[in-house]
Amino acid sequence: MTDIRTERMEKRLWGLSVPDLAAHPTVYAPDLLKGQRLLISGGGSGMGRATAVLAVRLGAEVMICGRDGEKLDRAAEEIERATGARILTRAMTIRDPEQVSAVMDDAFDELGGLDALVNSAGGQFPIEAIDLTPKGWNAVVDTNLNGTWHMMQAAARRWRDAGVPGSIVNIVATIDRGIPHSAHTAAARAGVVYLSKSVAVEWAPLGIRVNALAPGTIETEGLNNYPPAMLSRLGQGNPMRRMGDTWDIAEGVVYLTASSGKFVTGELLQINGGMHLWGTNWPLGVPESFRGTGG
Ligand SMILES: CCC/C=C/C(=O)SCCNC(=O)CCNC(=O)[C@H](O)C(C)(C)COP(=O)([O-])OP(=O)([O-])OC[C@H]1O[C@@H](n2cnc3c(N)ncnc32)[C@H](O)[C@@H]1OP(=O)([O-])[O-]
Ligand SMILES: NC(=O)C1=CN([C@@H]2O[C@H](COP(=O)(O)OP(=O)(O)OC[C@H]3O[C@@H](n4cnc5c(N)ncnc54)[C@H](OP(=O)(O)O)[C@@H]3O)[C@@H](O)[C@H]2O)C=CC1
Repeated sequence: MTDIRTERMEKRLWGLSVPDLAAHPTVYAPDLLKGQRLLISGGGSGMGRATAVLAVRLGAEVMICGRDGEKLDRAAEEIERATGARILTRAMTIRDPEQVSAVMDDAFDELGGLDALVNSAGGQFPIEAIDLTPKGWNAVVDTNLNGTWHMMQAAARRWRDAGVPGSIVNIVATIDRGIPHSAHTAAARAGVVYLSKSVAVEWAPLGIRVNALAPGTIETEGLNNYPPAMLSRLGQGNPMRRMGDTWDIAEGVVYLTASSGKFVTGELLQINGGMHLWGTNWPLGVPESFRGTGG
C-alpha cells in the first residue's frame, strides 16, 4: 500500500474523490450516454456518486437523491466544478413510498423523461444475528428491500404509462455464501436479487430491463460505519486480496444500462474480486471457532 493511501485511510478519506473520478480513464466512448437521463439513489456518496460522475462524463443528464440534502448539494457542486456538468438533487428517503413517488415525478418532469434508474441507496450495521432487535431488523429490511422496491415500481409504472423502455440497476452485496455479522442485509439483498429476476421477466414485454450488481468490498466513505477491527482487515476477504474502487462499480453500472447491456436482463453482475467464491469479512472480528481456518 502506498504512503498516500495509508494516510487517506487513517484520515478515513476512503476512495476516489470527485476530481479523481473526473480524471479517471474510462473504457467508454465520450458520448456513449448522450441523451440518456439517469436517476441515482444514494448518489451523494460512494458508488452512486462515482456513477453520477461517469454518467455526466459520457453525456448523460443526472438527478441524485438521498436523505442528506447538504451531502447531495456538495456532491453536485463538486461534480460541476470537476466536469462542468450540472446535476439535479432531491433530499428524500427511499423508505417512504410518497417521497419516492414525488422524486420520480420530479425526475421525469425535470429531466424530460428517464432512461435508467440506479439504486445505490442502502446500508446496514454489523451485528451478530442473535442480538438483532425487531427495530434493527426492520430498519435494514425497510431500507434495502422495501426502499429499493418502491423505487423500482415507481419508475416502472411511469415507463409503462408513457409506453417507453427503461433500465434498472440495483446495487446489492455479495450474498452467495451469506454475510456473517450482517444477516439482515444478506436477507434484504437476496430479496432484491430475486425480486429483480422476477420483474425482469414480468417487465420484459414493457421494454424494461432489470439487473443487479453485487459489489465486493469497495473503498467508499460508507466503510466509516464499520469498526476499526474490520477496517484493518479490509480487502483480505476475497481471492484477489484487495478492495475494489468506485470506478469498478460505475463502469459496471454503465455496461448494464448502456447499449452494451441491451440483451442483458435478470442478471447479477458480481464485481467483487471473486468474493462470492472465497473469503469472509467478519465485520465484528473472526469468532474463536473460525480462527485459523483461512476464511
Ligand atoms: C457487509 C459488507 C460490507 C458492506 C459495506 C457497506 O455497505 S458500506 C455502506 C454502509 N453505509 C451505511 O450503512 C449507511 C447507511 N446506514 C444507515 O442509514 C443505517 O445503518 C440503517 C439503514 C441500518 C438504519 O437506518 P435508521 O435511520 O432507521 O436507523 P436508526 O439509526 O434509527 O436505527 C434503527 C434501529 O437499528 C438498530 N441499529 C442501528 N444502528 C445500529 C448499530 N450500529 N448497532 C446495533 N443496532 C443498530 C437499532 O435497533 C436502532 O434502533 P434504536 O436502538 O436506536 O432504537
Ligand atoms: N462499500 C462496500 O464495500 C459495499 C457497499 N454495499 C452497498 O452498496 C451501496 C452503495 O454503498 P457505498 O457507496 O459504499 O456507501 P455510501 O454509504 O456512500 O452510500 C449509500 C448511500 O445511500 C444513501 N441512503 C441510505 N439510506 C437511504 C435512504 N433511506 N433513503 C435514501 N438514501 C439513502 C446514503 O445517503 P444519505 O445518508 O444522504 O441518505 C448514501 O449516499 C449500499 O447499498 C451499500 O450498503 C454493499 C457491499 C459492499
